[in-house]
Amino acid sequence: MIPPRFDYFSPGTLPEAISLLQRHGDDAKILAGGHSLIPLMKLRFASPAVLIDINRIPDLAYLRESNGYLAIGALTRESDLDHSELIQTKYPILADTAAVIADPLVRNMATVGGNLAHGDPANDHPATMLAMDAEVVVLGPNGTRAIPVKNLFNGPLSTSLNSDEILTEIRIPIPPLHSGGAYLKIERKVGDFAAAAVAVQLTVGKGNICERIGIGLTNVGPTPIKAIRAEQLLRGQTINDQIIRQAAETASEEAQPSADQRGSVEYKRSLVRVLTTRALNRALQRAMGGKER
Ligand SMILES: Cc1cc2nc3c(=O)[nH]c(=O)nc-3n(C[C@H](O)[C@H](O)[C@H](O)COP(=O)(O)OP(=O)(O)OC[C@H]3O[C@@H](n4cnc5c(N)ncnc54)[C@H](O)[C@@H]3O)c2cc1C
Repeated sequence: MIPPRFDYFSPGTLPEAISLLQRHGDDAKILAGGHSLIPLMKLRFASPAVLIDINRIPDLAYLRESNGYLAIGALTRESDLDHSELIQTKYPILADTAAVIADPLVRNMATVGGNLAHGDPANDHPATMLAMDAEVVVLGPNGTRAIPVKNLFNGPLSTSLNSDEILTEIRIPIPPLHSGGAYLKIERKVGDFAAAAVAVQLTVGKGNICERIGIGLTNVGPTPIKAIRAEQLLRGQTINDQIIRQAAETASEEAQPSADQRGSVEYKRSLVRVLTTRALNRALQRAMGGKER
């Protein structure tokens, strides 16, 4: 189908984009990679009267470490993560995540900022950002504010961004030594959204004590889910097979899946259990520099 008619603006600066958002209010939508918004418009599930394309605004695509954070510019493409040595060597959980998003053609256009701002519980970055305790920086008419990703998602396709705000940057605390992460996804076929997926980021101390843990779940609820009870169970404990089993069971209880074409509630809960077990083991192995426990 062809999208409904819309007006198109292509501002060259962020203040220009913000004033366009103010002028057009709820009638306007930001256009980034377009790979979520345009399909929705073609299906007539969204019909914004105005599109504000931010692709001409400079300096919104970058990956850099500064002030204790990995900063990711909102317009950074998934393929930038695929091709970044920094990401591939130091942030394997982000490399895992980008690699399972759609296909290379989509990844050439789709942006990390758009993946979060869209608020789709099926998208892959939200769970990873929840596991990594990330925050997003947003710019509005009154300046910038930071929103922890754990407070970003209100419901399906609904976020705490105001309609006159633009997500400009994602900030991830640089993990300390002996940290590791992993993102594991089950999809029906390559390029599909997850039947379920699990992100784990952890830091271990002496004797495999879990010093820091983050667990995020994809597409098993109305929003991306932070598995808080599973995290609490692991924090401060020696990581062994028994506690991994318990944490995986708890994460599967925290999931709120619905039955759909990707499977039954029971199947999705069992995927969360299996994927949490595997992601914890892989993250731990990475935290230990590739050594087996
Ligand atoms: C065939 C196909 C398969 C896909 N498979 C997957 C998959 O497996 N996993 C996955 O995670 N994703 C998948 N996607 C989605 C893809 O990754 C999206 O492109 C991405 O989720 C949204 O990013 P975008 O830059 O394209 O955003 P757009 O489509 O441009 O925008 C999406 C929404 O976010 C808003 N927005 C975008 N950027 C900003 C910003 N900086 N500030 C404020 N609001 C903003 C827009 O207004 C819009 O409402 C798939 C897409 C396609 C077409």
